[in-house]
Amino acid sequence: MKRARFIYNPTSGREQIRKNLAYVLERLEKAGYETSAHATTGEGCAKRAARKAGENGYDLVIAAGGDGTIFEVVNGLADLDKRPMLGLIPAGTTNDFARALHIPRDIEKACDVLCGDHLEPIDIGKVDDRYFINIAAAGSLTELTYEVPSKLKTAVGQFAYYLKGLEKLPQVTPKRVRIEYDGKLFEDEIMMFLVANTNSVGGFEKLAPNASLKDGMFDFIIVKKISFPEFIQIGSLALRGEHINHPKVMYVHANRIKVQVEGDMQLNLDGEHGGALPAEFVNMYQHFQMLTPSDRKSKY
Ligand SMILES: Nc1ncnc2c1ncn2[C@@H]1O[C@H](COP(=O)(O)OP(=O)(O)OP(=O)(O)O)[C@@H](O)[C@H]1O
Repeated sequence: MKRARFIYNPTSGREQIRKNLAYVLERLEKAGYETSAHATTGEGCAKRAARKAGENGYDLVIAAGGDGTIFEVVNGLADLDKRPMLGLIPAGTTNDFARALHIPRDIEKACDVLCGDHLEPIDIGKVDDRYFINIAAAGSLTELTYEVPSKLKTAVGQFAYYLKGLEKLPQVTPKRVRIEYDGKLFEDEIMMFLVANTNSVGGFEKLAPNASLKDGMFDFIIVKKISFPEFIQIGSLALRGEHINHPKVMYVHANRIKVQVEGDMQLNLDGEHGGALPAEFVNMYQHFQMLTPSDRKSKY
């Protein structure tokens, strides 16, 4: 019999998973999985639970929560030689990864996907010895994601990030970097850079408009040194995916990217602290098999 491990964050988003736990488990049992559930208790818990499930030979590991929970589950499993299939129930504030994969937010519909048999290979990013699913970013503006309190996220969702972004804008300063990407070199002062695995980042669906989750490549975006009005201009272009044509924005595809910086620049991995630069980013081609909707038109 197939075995599924359901790893959920009872506090993520608006606490929907906890209320629907019995329903989800019943659906998985009916689909033929012998299922067990694990509620996370805090930082690192989803990672440890996923690792254990992988080592114990589970066929399917499901992450239920926000991007932070999926991030941990992927980090728990990515080093294993034999990796289980991945499933996902989006229940966080932003759910970028689920949106990129068109996995519905509605729990019943998300269960339809889990109980189906449509598997897709997906890439993940690796930076030194850690992994990311959506994005690695650095530069003053990216640091705002740490500063949005959890309570505020639950109450007002994505809007909380935008409020914080506006508040931080005047403090953003450029940094000089040396970047090697797929045999090419870039040296200049920059405001920030993004190494994106999915097209949907921070709730902006068109931030990395051409990102594919299974081509083995990152969408790599650099925002060069710019003025405050240019920042506002690029921000509003980003809502329509048109920022990539701005003269102060560099946009390329790359599989391997090495970044060195003068002074201190902190890395953000999928919205969490990722330590200080320098760092090397590698795209891990089709590293997981993921249960996704067979109908790509299905609504997130
Ligand atoms: N029982 C718990 N109580 C408090 N925090 C928890 C618990 N379980 C996990 N966490 C923390 O929740 C964070 C992950 O949150 P998650 O991404 O699932 O939801 P979210 O913050 O609502 O969504 P998003 O990441 O999309 O903003 C991790 O930092 C983890 O340490």
